[in-house]
Amino acid sequence: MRKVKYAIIGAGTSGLTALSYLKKRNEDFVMIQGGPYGTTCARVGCMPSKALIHTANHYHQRHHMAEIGIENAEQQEVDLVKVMQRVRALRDRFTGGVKSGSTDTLAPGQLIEGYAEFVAPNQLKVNDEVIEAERIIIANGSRPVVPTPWKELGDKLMTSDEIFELETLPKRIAVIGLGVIGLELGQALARLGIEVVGVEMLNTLGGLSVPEVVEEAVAEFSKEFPVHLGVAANLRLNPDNPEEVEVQIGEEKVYVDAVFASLGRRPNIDNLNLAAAGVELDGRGMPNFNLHTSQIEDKPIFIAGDVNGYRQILHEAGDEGRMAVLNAVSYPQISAYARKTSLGVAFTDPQIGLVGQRYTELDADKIEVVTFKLNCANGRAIVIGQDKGAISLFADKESKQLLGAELFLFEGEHMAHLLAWMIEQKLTVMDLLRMPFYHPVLEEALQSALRELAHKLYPQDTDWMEAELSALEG
Ligand SMILES: Cc1cc2nc3c(=O)[nH]c(=O)nc-3n(C[C@H](O)[C@H](O)[C@H](O)COP(=O)(O)OP(=O)(O)OC[C@H]3O[C@@H](n4cnc5c(N)ncnc54)[C@H](O)[C@@H]3O)c2cc1C
Ligand SMILES: NC(=O)c1ccc[n+]([C@@H]2O[C@H](COP(=O)([O-])OP(=O)(O)OC[C@H]3O[C@@H](n4cnc5c(N)ncnc54)[C@H](O)[C@@H]3O)[C@@H](O)[C@H]2O)c1
Repeated sequence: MRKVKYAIIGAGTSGLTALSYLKKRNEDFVMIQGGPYGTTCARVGCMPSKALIHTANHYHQRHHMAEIGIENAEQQEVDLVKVMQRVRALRDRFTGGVKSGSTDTLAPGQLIEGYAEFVAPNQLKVNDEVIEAERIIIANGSRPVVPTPWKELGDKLMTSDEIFELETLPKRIAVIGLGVIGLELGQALARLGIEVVGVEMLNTLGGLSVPEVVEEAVAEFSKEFPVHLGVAANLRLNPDNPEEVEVQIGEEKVYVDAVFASLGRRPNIDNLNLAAAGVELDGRGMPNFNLHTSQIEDKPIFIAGDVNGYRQILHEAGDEGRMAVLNAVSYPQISAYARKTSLGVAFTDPQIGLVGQRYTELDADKIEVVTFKLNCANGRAIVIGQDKGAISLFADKESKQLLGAELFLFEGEHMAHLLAWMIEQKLTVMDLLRMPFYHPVLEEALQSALRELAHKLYPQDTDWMEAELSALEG
């Protein structure tokens, strides 16, 4: 048995963040990594998906060139083999960068290849070796949800783990699950000329919840591929042609060459035999951990990144890795850290932005809500042909602070950040109206939404001219 002070399970974004801290301090640690190196984000997640989306969006522009006076753009062609080669070349560049700055730099013995599982409270088994670690950071990520019966579809069923490996793309794909991954990749595939059909069991998509924003988003995506909401698809190989998959959507049957499953990601917690660590698991198999410390119960075990099932996005994985390692080092002294304002962006076109508290989680009696549609007089949106989508804002009636926002907006990633930073600063709607807004920019639509919200929040007799200016003292 080998004894170390720290063990990190998983060399993803979260685990590598923790690793960088221990390495800098010359601590006694092991990093245990099962599966390919380079992180989910760089290897099969954020980066290859954004590379595919980039080409898809450029190619899609050919449909809008004639309206701005550029002729013959419709004749452009896409070489799908080259597209996929570029996706993989960029993927290799990103994973190479990750590895060379992290796992490749470890001394012999600091890196163990294999899947760890607990065999006792402080003991992990990897292959045939048992590691005893005083403090353990669990950062072993998540994996795509795939219902067992669907596995019968063999290689006609894909997830984000497989799609970027394809030499070229199938002609017809059913995308099941229109959350973030399904929408980003479904739209990109449709834009690359693939016949896409989208199915989502909820009556919304992309995590949106404000009815007017959902309506705008459904209308826009439906222009590019059929979107079926509120229905779960049944899948089987076509009995008359096993080269095809039969997708039953309610009464309708659709035949496709492949299915892309984007049903969510399941924490890899079930692989760890946490019961052997004396950790109690809830009905979903999850341990009781503190979101502000990353600690599991009061044990020297910390959990960070996708595996905790909280906010499965990259910057949160990084923050949780930081929190986990700081507390692992200071254990038994534990510090609680504030969680940052929630921020999510789907890189669709228009983009979806979910910021701060969710509309559905708020008490409707305590908030004011406005939804400003981009087809209502925003000069910049009209000039660039992006007068579609909506900005929805929610503020607290009493404090007048902005609490959250939902965006469906061209390049909304930037406004989503501005809004998250505003909420993080606890600014009121009037504080925000005192900020400068340039002309002509999309942010003027935010200004219009804020003005509408202010009219709901502040007394009827407010002098708006005066209110938007800051009075000088003395
Ligand atoms: C298609 C796609 C697109 C995405 N796009 C975005 C985006 O645009 N923006 C964003 O913020 N987020 C995005 N994400 C989410 C983001 O990639 C994840 O939130 C993030 O990578 C999670 O990092 P992690 O460190 O928790 O896990 P990972 O990076 O998955 O690392 C966990 C590692 O642990 C290993 N492992 C598993 N079990 C064991 C074990 N028992 N022992 C040892 N090692 C083990 C795994 O093989 C893996 O290498 C996307 C995800 C996907 C799939
Ligand atoms: N841009 C980004 O930040 C980004 C991009 C991709 C992924 N991610 C992360 O990856 C995680 C996983 O993404 P995801 O899109 O797989 O999950 P998700 O939870 O966003 O969406 C999954 C969707 O599938 C639906 N669904 C589940 N089972 C279904 C069924 N049988 N039939 C039809 N619909 C079904 C769900 O209702 C849900 O809307 C996300 O939570 C996100 O945090 C982030």
